[in-house]
Amino acid sequence: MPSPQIDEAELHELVPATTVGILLRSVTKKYGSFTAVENINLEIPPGSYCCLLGPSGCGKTTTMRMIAGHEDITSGDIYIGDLRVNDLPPTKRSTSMMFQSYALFPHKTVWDNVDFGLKMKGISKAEREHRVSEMLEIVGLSSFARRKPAQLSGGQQQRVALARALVTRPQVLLLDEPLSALDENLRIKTRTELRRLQKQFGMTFIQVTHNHDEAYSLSDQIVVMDHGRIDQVGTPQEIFAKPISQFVARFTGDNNIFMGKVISVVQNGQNYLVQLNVPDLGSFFCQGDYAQVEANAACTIRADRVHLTPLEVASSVTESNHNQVTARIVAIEFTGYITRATLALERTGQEILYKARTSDWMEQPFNEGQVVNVTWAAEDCIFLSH
Ligand SMILES: Nc1ncnc2c1ncn2[C@@H]1O[C@H](COP(=O)(O)OP(=O)(O)OP(=O)(O)O)[C@@H](O)[C@H]1O
Repeated sequence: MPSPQIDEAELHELVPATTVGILLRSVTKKYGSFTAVENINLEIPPGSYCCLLGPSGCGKTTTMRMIAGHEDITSGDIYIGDLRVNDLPPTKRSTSMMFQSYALFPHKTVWDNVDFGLKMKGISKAEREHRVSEMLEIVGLSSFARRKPAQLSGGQQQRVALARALVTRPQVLLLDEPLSALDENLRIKTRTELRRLQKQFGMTFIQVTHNHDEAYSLSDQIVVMDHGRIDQVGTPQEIFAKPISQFVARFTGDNNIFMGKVISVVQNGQNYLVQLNVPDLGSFFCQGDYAQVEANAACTIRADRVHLTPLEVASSVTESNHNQVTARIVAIEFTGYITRATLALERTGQEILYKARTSDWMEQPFNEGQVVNVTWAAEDCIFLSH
């Protein structure tokens, strides 16, 4: 998608006059006796890029559809800016939704697809022509205006859908898995463009995705959902570095999780040093905000914070490191910049994942079948209370 040729003054015309945030207060959605979204509270700051992230069926799309007004809410309140929108139809909410399937009209040209929403709003022909032409320029499709959707690539169709959603100047753009139909290369390129457009327009974007890489690269705010509830809200850096639950740790990255029982908690500066007894593996030390002795809990260590050492040099390493296990390397996978190794713990068979930059791996490569010491520092290991 080429960079737009629009100057600052023209852009002011394209951007809505105000940027608004979203507030969800105790929002629940039930389908009969089934609760799809349960009592969620969420504040999305004005002008931010927010991703709703979670596995299939966790309630992401339902949440977005309730914000758009395509789904009634069972209880609670939704505010767009200062306006309580519970009873407003979608057309009165200053939102625009871009669907996963793009939902383009197959028999209309690119121009007419983008023009459609403006026509429905009764905007004059001259104004419509001005806006459609500007928007097609922004998404780099001016020369495709007379084509029909079937004559476009997937990426171009995606840009038509985006142009159609943006042309009505919504205050909030809602995107339902907008990149899922694109191939890997185009997906990465397009997400950069989406982020650029969002920054340029300064409007609030809310996107549904089940892909954590996508959420990390796009968002100011990530909302991790599970079974109709919000598990964690945070910046990509917070979610990556400090997941708060086993679910978030599993869903958002290559984290190794150990379950056990808390046997001691010692204050350590702002945090607590937690000692967890993991059956058959012994004591692991980790960092937590709070932990209760005797509680069943878990800890997580990222695949890139694990260290491997040959068995014969292990003793010197372990003195300064509380956590150590022995494991056999069962698979090594070269993925370009990163090399991944899967190991099986000698005592329990639990699999753990190790990731290193390939250049580091090359300095001390290990072999499949080799038994090694696996160590990690307590400060890299995060306590998970649930
Ligand atoms: N109209 C409906 N009637 C009954 N149940 C529904 C309806 N729409 C959604 N659900 C259920 O609500 C739950 C949440 O659905 P939702 O579409 O919000 O999930 P999602 O997280 O967006 O999943 P996906 O990533 O697969 O789209 C699912 O269990 C789904 O089956």
